[in-house]
Amino acid sequence: MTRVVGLISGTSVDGIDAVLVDIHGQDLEIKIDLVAGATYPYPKKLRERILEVCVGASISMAELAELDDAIACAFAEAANRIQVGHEKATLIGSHGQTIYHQPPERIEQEKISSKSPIGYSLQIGRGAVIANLTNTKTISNFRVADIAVGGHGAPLVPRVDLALFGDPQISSCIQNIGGIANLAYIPAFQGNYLDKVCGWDTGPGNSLLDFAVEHLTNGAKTYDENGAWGASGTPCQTLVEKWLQHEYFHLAPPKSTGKELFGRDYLQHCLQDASEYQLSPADILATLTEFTAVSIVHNYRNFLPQMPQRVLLCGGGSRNLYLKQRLQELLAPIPVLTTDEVGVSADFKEAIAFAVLAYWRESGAPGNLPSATGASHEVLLGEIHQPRIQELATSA
Ligand SMILES: Nc1ncnc2c1ncn2[C@@H]1O[C@H](COP(=O)(O)OP(=O)(O)OP(=O)(O)O)[C@@H](O)[C@H]1O
Ligand SMILES: CC(=O)N[C@H]1[C@@H]2OC[C@@H](O2)[C@@H](O)[C@@H]1O[C@H](C)C(=O)O
Repeated sequence: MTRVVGLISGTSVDGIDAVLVDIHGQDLEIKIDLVAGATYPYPKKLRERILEVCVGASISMAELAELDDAIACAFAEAANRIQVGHEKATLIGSHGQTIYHQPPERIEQEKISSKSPIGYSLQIGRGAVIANLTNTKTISNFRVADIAVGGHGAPLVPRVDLALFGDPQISSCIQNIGGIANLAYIPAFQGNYLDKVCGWDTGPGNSLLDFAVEHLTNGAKTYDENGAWGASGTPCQTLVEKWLQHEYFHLAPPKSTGKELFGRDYLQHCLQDASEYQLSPADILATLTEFTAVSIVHNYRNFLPQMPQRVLLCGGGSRNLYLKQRLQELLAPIPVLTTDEVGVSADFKEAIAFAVLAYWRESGAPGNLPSATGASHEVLLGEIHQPRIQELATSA
């Protein structure tokens, strides 16, 4: 058994999700016990700065260094706090904070482009600083090795989903709804099921809704709690159909995206469209919720090898009851549950995943799923940073 801390702050930038888990077994045959889980909100100023940078504010190298340090310190503090009152972990897996994500260029498009054909994804909050401040071996920077072999570096969680949710009888879609939404399709474990496992980013999760709530409340609120505001409006289906023409929804997987595509700029475009239909604030939120639900289901109907027998929701969007209800109605008769209902925390599954990815790196097991990321092959993910004491011991 290895006790591991998993840390992530996702694209919503709402705070650092931290877990303390005990992991038993090897590779895909693992068992996980959640010892503790908590979300530590970022200080308001730090969150605002990260959000600005995520949507393209220019930043000097000195400012980037300062931001990286502030995030690393916040992550180290989260790692220390989650362990208070518990036996200490021997390993930390830290995703860090994504501030930029550029998928690899699609060569088949034969576009003339100045972009590198290799993708680029930047997660900050240096693992070396976390290892030093916590005095615990820390694995970080998980996406770069997958990108180096032609992958998107995302989504990485599907391989962990395969280990956690595989079932001999039932096929499942694990649908994460964070800032961005992504899925993992896990067929029933029969025949050559491994060939059919896949995953990709479906498009916006809560990102547009969150930006809209912030805009409509002049910053007083950051999300539509339980989806109550959106549920009180009426979606404009004409706009949903229009927005669904976005080229991302017509790209075949593997594919990944971020707030570069579905961020504040895209929301401005949605609000501009909405102004032509005189939508009330509640109608705008209803329409954005509908767009999110319909875009997820559109991905299922167009790109899954087969519809799943059940859908398991996780991420903060699984708490938006209106979004959940619309997904259930659009997918009927397929049951839509949350991962909580099958014993895996919907709030902490991503943090658990980065604990598992660190554990796999330590034991020499691959972390990526090439059918999800588009990488040419499986690779070890993550860079290892040793704790202080071991460094002193080896240098003595
Ligand atoms: N009770 C709730 N009702 C409605 N929405 C909620 C609720 N709780 C959380 N959310 C939504 O979930 C978001 C946070 O979700 P989560 O922490 O899964 O995102 P993330 O991990 O940052 O994103 P990603 O998976 O894209 O990296 C919030 O910004 C909010 O929009
Ligand atoms: C570049 C990046 O941070 N991508 C995130 C984001 O948030 C959801 C979706 O987009 C997913 O691709 C990924 O996160 C999860 C943890 C993943 O890699 O599976």
